[in-house]
Amino acid sequence: QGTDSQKAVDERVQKFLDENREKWHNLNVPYEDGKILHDLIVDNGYQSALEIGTSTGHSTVWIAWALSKTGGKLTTIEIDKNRQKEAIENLKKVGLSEYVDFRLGDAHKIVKELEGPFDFVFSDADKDWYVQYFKDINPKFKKGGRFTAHNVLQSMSGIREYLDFVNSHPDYETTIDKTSSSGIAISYKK
Ligand SMILES: C[S@@+](CC[C@H](N)C(=O)[O-])C[C@H]1O[C@@H](n2cnc3c(N)ncnc32)[C@H](O)[C@@H]1O
Repeated sequence: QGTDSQKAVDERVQKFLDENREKWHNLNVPYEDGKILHDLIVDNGYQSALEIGTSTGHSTVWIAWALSKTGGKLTTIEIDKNRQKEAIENLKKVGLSEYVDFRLGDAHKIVKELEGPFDFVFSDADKDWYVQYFKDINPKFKKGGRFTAHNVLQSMSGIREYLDFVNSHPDYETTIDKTSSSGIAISYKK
């Protein structure tokens, strides 16, 4: 796939995303939310991405597709072996595996060990740990980067604390994309 033209990649990925649009049933983000992540990466030329919560890989496909355009790379973490297996198959099917480093295990531990630096994060695993993930990544997060978190318009445990934390952080400017029905918090590092 390394020799594919970007046009060939784009056509193949778009077809895969369209055909599978209604087929994601493992807590995956909806199509629209994947597109928001993709556009943030492409528009800002981000190249070193981290995803917490791969599941079966819907957002992973969107992020990896964006990185195929910017020349970047994604590290993605999942604790559930079967979901990760499906995600790996999906990325293979769509021809984007070369952009993704899949990590299996507890993100509580793995995030602390990652070297970084990152310029884009998508946080979509256990909401009660959102604040801790943010604290662990912040020293490895580049100025000008965007740290995104899913489900922030939903009343799930941990979300209020997360929004209070990022909204009062002096180094970040946080907005919420409300075109996503779940809500995506986007924290820009100044
Ligand atoms: C909302 S789903 C992710 C959906 C995915 N981003 C997508 O759009 O396709 C959250 C995932 O996080 C995983 N998860 C939860 N706690 C975790 C942890 N501590 N470490 C790694 N993964 C975790 C769950 O197994 C689940 O698959």
